Amino acid sequence: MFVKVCGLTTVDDVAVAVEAGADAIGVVINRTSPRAVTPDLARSIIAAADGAVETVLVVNDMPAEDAARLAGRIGATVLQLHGAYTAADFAAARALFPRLWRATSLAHDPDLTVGAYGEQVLLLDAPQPGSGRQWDLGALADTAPSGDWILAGGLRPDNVARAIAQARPWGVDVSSGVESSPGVKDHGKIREFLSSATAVTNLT
Ligand SMILES: O=C(O)c1ccccc1NCC(=O)[C@H](O)[C@H](O)COP(=O)(O)O
Repeated sequence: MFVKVCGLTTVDDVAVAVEAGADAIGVVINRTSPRAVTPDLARSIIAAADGAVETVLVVNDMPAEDAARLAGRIGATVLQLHGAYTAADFAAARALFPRLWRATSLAHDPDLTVGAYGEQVLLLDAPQPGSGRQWDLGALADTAPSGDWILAGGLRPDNVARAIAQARPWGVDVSSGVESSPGVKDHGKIREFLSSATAVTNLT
């Protein structure tokens, strides 16, 4: 099970996530998120990972080409275009930065084919990213993507195992569920989440 811990806001968060076994960390750069960081802080957080994990720049409110240039500047290994980006946006971004993840939700009536927009990974989230709200996984019964797709939205240490068993994703993503307050990661919860996600992997 591939695990991404998203919305890191301090350099100290990085070592905890990496030591707990995360495969990827995410930094959010946008205008309104409680976990938004500046480009300078994002670069420091990514540098602290020192190549040990994927480092994902997450954006949802800037032009795709600007995001692609920014991903290169801060040293991210992946750009996650979250929400209302078109296939043309993906093509424009890909010309500048090759490794793209597409994040969307069932509520936005997306194309759930992994790679439909040229992305390497599809992330299925709640309608409002970073809200900490779970969505109805039962809706995936007939339409679950196949391939490298990540489940996100309201996952926590106490519900991630059940969500994995139900949705059978390739990976999981968490942000609010490992925080003590919006934008502040709880290091104990990060360890607990990794442990729960890994335990269910070992059972399947
Ligand atoms: O986390 C945010 O605040 C955010 C804001 C704007 C765009 C994307 C954002 N997060 C993207 C993620 O990949 C989150 O980890 C994902 O939405 C799950 O969040 P949560 O439900 O809080 O675990």
